Amino acid sequence: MSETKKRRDYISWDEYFMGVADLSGRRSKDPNTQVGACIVSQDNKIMSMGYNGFPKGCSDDEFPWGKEAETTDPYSAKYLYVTHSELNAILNYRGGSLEGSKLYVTLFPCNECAKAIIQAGIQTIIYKEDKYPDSPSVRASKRMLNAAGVRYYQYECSGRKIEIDV
Ligand SMILES: Nc1nc(=O)n([C@H]2C[C@H](O)[C@@H](COP(=O)(O)O)O2)cc1CO
Ligand SMILES: [Zn+2]
Repeated sequence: MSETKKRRDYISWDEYFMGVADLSGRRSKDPNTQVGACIVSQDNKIMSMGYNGFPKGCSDDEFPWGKEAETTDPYSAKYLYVTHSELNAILNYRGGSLEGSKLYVTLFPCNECAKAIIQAGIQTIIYKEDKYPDSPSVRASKRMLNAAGVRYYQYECSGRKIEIDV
């Protein structure tokens, strides 16, 4: 009699949550950098998601998507207006406390998001890329995260291609 064994090719928790973060980032209208975030409870339940974009009421078609470097006018660049994916994920959560949760994010959090992450009680950050490790923003971010005891580590890319048909 042949015994049916469980499937072995299912995705890991980390692949699942980083996959959700990545997919969420694909909603971003930013022509240069799409960032996605997914907040997960200690018992691996998804609590919230976010991506970088303008606040509610600030039209994606009216506010500027350019980079400051391309213009001398800061009001014509995105940076003064865009909400980062991590902050959006924190603000999108309306269920109560994020104390002890984990944040999956496709890009290392900046100093402003680090403040929100710390104050929200998020305990662990799993990031995919750390593109600007020497920038003041990321250095300040790590200094605060270290001081506050927020653990962070890089997602170990499994190398597996996860395809979805929609
Ligand atoms: N951790 C982050 N989360 C984010 O959501 N962002 C967003 C803000 C901008 O919309 C974009 C960065 O634009 P650029 O300078 O690479 O063209 O990514 C940026 C960072 C980097 O700190
Ligand atoms: Zn940020």
